[in-house]
Amino acid sequence: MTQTNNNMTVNPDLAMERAKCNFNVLEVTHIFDGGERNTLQRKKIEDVALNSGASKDALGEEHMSPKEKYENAVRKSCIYATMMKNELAELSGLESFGVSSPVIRRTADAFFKEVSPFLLHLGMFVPTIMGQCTPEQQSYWLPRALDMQIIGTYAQTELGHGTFIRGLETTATYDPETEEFVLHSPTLSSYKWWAGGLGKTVNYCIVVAQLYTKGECHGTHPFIVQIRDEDTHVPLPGIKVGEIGPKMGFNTADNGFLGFDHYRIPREHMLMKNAQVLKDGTYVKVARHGKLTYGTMVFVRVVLVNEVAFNLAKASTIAVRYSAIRRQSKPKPDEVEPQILDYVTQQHKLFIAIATAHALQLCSTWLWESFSAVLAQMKGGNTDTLPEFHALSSCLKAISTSDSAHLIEQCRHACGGHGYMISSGIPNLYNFVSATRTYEGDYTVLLLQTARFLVKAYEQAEAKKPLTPTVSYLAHAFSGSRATWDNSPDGIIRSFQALAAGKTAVCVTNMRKRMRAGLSQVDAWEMSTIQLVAAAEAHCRAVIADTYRKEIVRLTANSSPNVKVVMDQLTTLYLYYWALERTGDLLMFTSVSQKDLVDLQIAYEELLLKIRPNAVGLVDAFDLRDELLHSTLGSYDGRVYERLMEEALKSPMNKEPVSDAYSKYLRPMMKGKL
Ligand SMILES: CCCCCCCC/C=C\CCCCCCCCCCCCC/C=C/C(=O)SCCNC(=O)CCNC(=O)[C@H](O)C(C)(C)COP(=O)(O)OP(=O)(O)OC[C@H]1O[C@@H](n2cnc3c(N)ncnc32)[C@H](O)[C@@H]1OP(=O)(O)O
Ligand SMILES: Cc1cc2nc3c(=O)[nH]c(=O)nc-3n(C[C@H](O)[C@H](O)[C@H](O)COP(=O)(O)OP(=O)(O)OC[C@H]3O[C@@H](n4cnc5c(N)ncnc54)[C@H](O)[C@@H]3O)c2cc1C
Repeated sequence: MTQTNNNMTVNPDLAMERAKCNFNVLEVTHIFDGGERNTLQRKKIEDVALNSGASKDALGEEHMSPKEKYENAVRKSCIYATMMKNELAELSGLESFGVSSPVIRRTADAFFKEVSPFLLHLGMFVPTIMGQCTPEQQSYWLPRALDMQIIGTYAQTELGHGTFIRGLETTATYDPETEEFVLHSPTLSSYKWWAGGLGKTVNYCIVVAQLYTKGECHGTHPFIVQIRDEDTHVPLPGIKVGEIGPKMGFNTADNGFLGFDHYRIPREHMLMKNAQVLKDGTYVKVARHGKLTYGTMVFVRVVLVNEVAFNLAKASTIAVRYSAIRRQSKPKPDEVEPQILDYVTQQHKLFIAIATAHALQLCSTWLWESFSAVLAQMKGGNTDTLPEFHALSSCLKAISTSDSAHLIEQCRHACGGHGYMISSGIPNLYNFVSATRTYEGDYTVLLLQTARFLVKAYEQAEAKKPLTPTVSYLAHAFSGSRATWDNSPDGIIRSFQALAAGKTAVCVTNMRKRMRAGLSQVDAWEMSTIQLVAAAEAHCRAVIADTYRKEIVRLTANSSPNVKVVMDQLTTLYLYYWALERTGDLLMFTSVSQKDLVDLQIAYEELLLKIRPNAVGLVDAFDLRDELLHSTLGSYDGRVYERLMEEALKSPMNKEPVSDAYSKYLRPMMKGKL
């Protein structure tokens, strides 16, 4: 049944799929990685980090108790952190390890089926030191944090407030007598809640608190706070800290709670890049823009687009490979059972996941470059591009995390019953990615931030004022006629822009009507929020479609003909899919006819068939090592049934022929002696 390929025994259906693939897989890997150089560097990092076998567990994480799981995750985090400080730092070209390398972050996934308790240290504590400290503060804290002499987290959310940062209750009151801030948690709802690593791992954290000085509140500001002894790790007096308990995912991240009882920290521990408190208690605002203290969140939102693209690539790899080896049903009685990948409905579930992973990956690179440009301008004191970037990063974070979570779940559906096994790898991916829709700004809340920007941009367009690049399409919103439908890629993208413009126009019109009818501006806004969220979503889809298309055209300019074809097919599939998902909107805001939509559906179905022979090649091109997939269903060799059985046999339940539960409960009940 099986055949050997590069010394590996490969399932024959997978081998057949690979033989059928008509494009150069490595070329597509380079596109996904952002160039051949990046692929080579990634592979080197993976070789060093993974070939030693240090990422492997003798017993699967899923069979450990919560305490064992946590301790194992700390053990492996320390191994990985040491690698990052030594051999990996050099390989990734970083002067000091960590913060800018998504490859290092992704490689870490081989070590953790859930997440590392150090994630917040590297993902938010270090970036906050880099983004919110003065140069003097940074020169003190950054080397210690990068060297992991101290480990930190980001404690902003409280029991009572996560979204509404201005509503946080923790106070930091300046005492000029001692030149200290007094941190205090005045209520139960003011307890910090959720910060990753806080429960047991970290000894420092960034605490966001309401700053009071000279009797006046100046709003929320970040402070660096020691919470545990650097030697004994015992919580310091005045600190109440612990772990918050089991969650859907993140169970190796010891998310924690934290309360302060008049806990004192030195004045210098306020992060003073954007605002300062002088020795006498005078408050000095330094930043030109009021929201710069939200900078770490913006950074993580940008990173998350890349993060979810990677996780979606993993889920689609698992589901497509499994669908190639799985045979089920007999539509043609004289033929063998087909691979489930041959069912068009299966292709409909899966190919959009592959295309979305590409779309989000390319958008994330583009977003990162835009972010770097905004940061460079801000260094020169210019914050003009920040509002547009905040609107953009907010909607991309919301839509990328939401789409990825939905599509990962769809990949699970595509794997039938076996997809429900933890060993398939998909449940852990889903649990991780579904949290990204909530944290770092909930989906609805972030889309409403984008909507705020869209409405302002619409009013500018109405007044014939200049528009920023991502909303320049709004200038055409006042032609009075519906956008002309045309099913070319550019035509579909123009239609998506017309939807976003049309929906924004409807929101503005309705809000104005409501205000004329007597509602306040706030109430008129509130009553329109369902439509505002829809407008922001439409805007984001137009941005993703436009960016994906432009980037793929640019990146395949010198590709071989078949790579160009398959990349074009995927992009077109993405556009057709979303046009068909939004037929009602297209009928409202463009000239599309019923016949156009029927034709589009046929074209979409034909496209699925064209992509079908290359499906396994496309997921192979993500080049995800088995160690990263953690999957019985998705491994490169396709030995699915063998792996499922091997994993089942590892279950501690199979250690004894008869369970203790038999003599304790079953037998007495069956014998009528309970
Ligand atoms: C070593 C072992 C292995 C380790 C393995 C790791 C290896 C690592 C290797 C490398 C590391 C690389 C890095 C890896 C990173 C990996 C990923 C990181 C994952 C981290 C996991 C994170 C876990 C979760 C953390 C959190 O959730 S932290 C808490 C986040 N909280 C939020 O996001 C709260 C959301 N709320 C808000 O943002 C705001 O409150 C608000 C909703 C925006 C409203 O704010 P408010 O002040 O009330 O403003 P408004 O009145 O609404 O608006 C006024 C005005 O301001 C504008 N505005 C708002 N925000 C911003 C902004 N951010 N920037 C600019 N402008 C902003 C807004 O638009 C308004 O403008 P206008 O008045 O002009 O309309
Ligand atoms: C796994 C995980 C890890 C986390 N890690 C950290 C961490 O390390 N550090 C940290 O500080 N925080 C962390 N968080 C907290 C996270 O940032 C918050 O949970 C998140 O920002 C959402 O805030 P909330 O929980 O207050 O939700 P809420 O704001 O209470 O949201 C509940 C519902 O109300 C809706 N809603 C709220 N406000 C509005 C509004 N204005 N308009 C319309 N609808 C609204 C939301 O859309 C949502 O549906 C983590 C959370 C999770 C799940």
